[in-house]
Amino acid sequence: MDRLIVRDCLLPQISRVLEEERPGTVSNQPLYAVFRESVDNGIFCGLATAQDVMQHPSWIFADLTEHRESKCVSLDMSVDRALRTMDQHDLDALPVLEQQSFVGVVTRQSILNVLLQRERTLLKQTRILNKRLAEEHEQIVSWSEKLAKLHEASRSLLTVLAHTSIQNDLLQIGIESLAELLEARYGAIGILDASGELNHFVYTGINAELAERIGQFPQGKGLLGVVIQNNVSLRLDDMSSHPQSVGFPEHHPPMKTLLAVPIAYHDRVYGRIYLSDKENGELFSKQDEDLAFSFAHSLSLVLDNAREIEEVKQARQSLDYMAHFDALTDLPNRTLLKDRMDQAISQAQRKQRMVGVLFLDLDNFKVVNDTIGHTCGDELLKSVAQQISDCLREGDTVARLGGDEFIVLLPDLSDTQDAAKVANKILELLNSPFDIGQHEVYASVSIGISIYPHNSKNMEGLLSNADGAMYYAKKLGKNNYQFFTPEMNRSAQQYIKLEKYLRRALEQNEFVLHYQPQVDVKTGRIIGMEALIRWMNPKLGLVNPADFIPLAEDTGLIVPIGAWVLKTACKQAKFWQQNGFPIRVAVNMSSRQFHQIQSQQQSQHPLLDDVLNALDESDLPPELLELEITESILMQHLDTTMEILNALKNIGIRLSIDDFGTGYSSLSYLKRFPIDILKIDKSFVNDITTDPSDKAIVAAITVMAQQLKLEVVAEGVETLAQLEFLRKLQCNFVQGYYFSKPLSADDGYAYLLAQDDLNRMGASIG
Ligand SMILES: Nc1nc2c(ncn2[C@@H]2O[C@@H]3COP(=O)(O)O[C@H]4[C@@H](O)[C@H](n5cnc6c(=O)[nH]c(N)nc65)O[C@@H]4COP(=O)(O)O[C@H]3[C@H]2O)c(=O)[nH]1
Repeated sequence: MDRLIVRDCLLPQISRVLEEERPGTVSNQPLYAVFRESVDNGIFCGLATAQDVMQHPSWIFADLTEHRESKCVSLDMSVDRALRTMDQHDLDALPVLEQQSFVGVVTRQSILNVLLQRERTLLKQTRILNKRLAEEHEQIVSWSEKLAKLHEASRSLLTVLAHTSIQNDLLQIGIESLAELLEARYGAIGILDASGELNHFVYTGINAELAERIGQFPQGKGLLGVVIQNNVSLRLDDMSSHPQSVGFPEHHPPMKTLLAVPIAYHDRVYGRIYLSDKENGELFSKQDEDLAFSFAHSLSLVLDNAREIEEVKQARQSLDYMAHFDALTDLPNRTLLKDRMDQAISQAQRKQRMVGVLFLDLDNFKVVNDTIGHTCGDELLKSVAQQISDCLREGDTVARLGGDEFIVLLPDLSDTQDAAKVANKILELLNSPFDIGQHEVYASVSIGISIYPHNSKNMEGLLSNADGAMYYAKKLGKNNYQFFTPEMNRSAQQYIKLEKYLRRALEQNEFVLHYQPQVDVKTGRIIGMEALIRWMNPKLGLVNPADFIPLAEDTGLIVPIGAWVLKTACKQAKFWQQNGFPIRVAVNMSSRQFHQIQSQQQSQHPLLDDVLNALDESDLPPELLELEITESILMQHLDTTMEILNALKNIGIRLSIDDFGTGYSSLSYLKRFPIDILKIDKSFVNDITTDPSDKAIVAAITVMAQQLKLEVVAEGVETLAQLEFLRKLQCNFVQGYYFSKPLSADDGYAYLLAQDDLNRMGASIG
């Protein structure tokens, strides 16, 4: 409150008199302001009191004012000072002057009156304030009670944090508390599942029967859909007027006001809460909305926590799954197989029974992978896994060890022949082709069988023996099954050893090329040499190509080996050329070289890369290089093969078909592919002089080749008679022991020199 000054306490009325007047003539007033000349704007002379008048009734006012001490105060003087002045001079009133002019009078009484007035006002205000305070206190108490209840409800929700799933009864307590707190007639909590459907729905204010009739809330429609989809709260005073007030099922009690809040954590909406119609008919307030929102927030924490726990649980489950199952085929892996095998063995031991272990390996999986790609390869493995699983009995296990290796575990066998029956069933099953993408793929298997307790008493032994038997089955031409025998073990061990050594052979420089001359039948001159690989291993000795080429093809090692052969053969041919023998070198190609996958970084097929590198490095003219391909290479992946062959042809390389007549011999490809030479297989040449059908075949091939303007090389010529016969047929070139066995590079060169001498001396070839 402002400081009190004299201006605030002026006496409302004061009698103004002239100095010459006599008090008796004026009305009886407590105080007179005395002026000279005029009462309005005359000179102020002083104050006269009723007491003065009483004491000196016959005096004029001039006498009275002169007689009195004259003290005055200003308008801005504080009342304290004015009162002090009055005290000092023993006065009850003081004139108030402003710039010498009289403006009024202040008295003890007038000051007191103002003070009293002020106090009254203050009191009144204090009373009002007190009343307000009391009301606010009451409200604070009620709000803190509400908050306490809300916290109680939230707390009960938060207790579920330790649980993995939301429990309906907790949600029920939640919605009941919230509806009670906000005095809402109806309330419901709806929680969505992962697919967005309401899977928890608790309600209050409606009975179970009605709830049943209400049934599911259609998702995404109407007001509640808006709350969920837009993650916003809604507070409506009259739902019916809202354009989106559809979405409540038809049996839902009519509702007027609505408060709906999303249950959301960050941007993830878990569901929504709605409350409707306050009991007292009031509208939902902002505070109600805040409370509901705070409750929904607590609930969202619970739900978010539950989601996280669920995710961790699933991750754990999938880790567990990954530890025991193969991710590609969903079959048990080695770890789980071990468990099952241990169980089967101990049971068989107790019951005096047998356990069968079938080791399966797909026959040409690597080729499939290389030719139609890894994705199709994976598809094939999945289909094979499925087929094998489908044909087994319930207690049997099929597991994938990795790659294209599967194990079938047959516990509780009473007869070893039962294992053979299963193996037969699998072989038959895999006889039909699989549709993989746009390809029809055949996936035969080789199966090795070992039996507990005959072949081993533990898992490692049984697996290793079944593996050995499987190798044996492969050796016997694949697509069959073999029971383990100790001899097999030895041959399997040898195969494994061979593979181990073969992997190191290139870097250890263990390969050499031998060369077998090819002779022009007419002139007797050497027109080329076929490069034939030899492997000299310090431990194994000389290994024949027939013994390691199939293994190199199976393992894919043929690709780097083939690249080495190309380089070495080209260098050798360059040497011959530089030394006066511009003859061709013929190099055998494997299908794996043709069916390598071209990576995105490679601008051309890897085989073309290898060939061009070999030519570049050796500086050999392309026409002195001949590539021998088999009929089977031509038959697979026609488009890619055709592309590669055309590219090779464009470079100027000569192309021949090896072992002609032994394969599919589809004559149409002879026209379609850019072939230069046919090599008649030595099996036909062998009996050409004695076997009329071989004779006819070789004759037919030669005539056909002549028609197609292809050159013919007959392989495996061992005798003069064979040579003569071929000469008559006008076969162009011959190759065989009759002229020479494959020779080392040095011997080959010596042979060239010797033949050259002979030719110069005019000797003929036979
Ligand atoms: N009985 C008899 N045999 C004869 C006669 N003349 C030649 N031979 C043999 O017949 C095989 C001819 O090679 P191929 O049909 O291409 O058959 C080859 C070829 O398919 C493969 N091979 C050899 N070297 C390579 C190579 O560098 N790469 C590839 N991919 N395969 C190769 O190994 C197979 C066997 O090669 P080799 O053991 O060197 O056996 C050679 C050769 O020594 C004969 O008058 N009588």
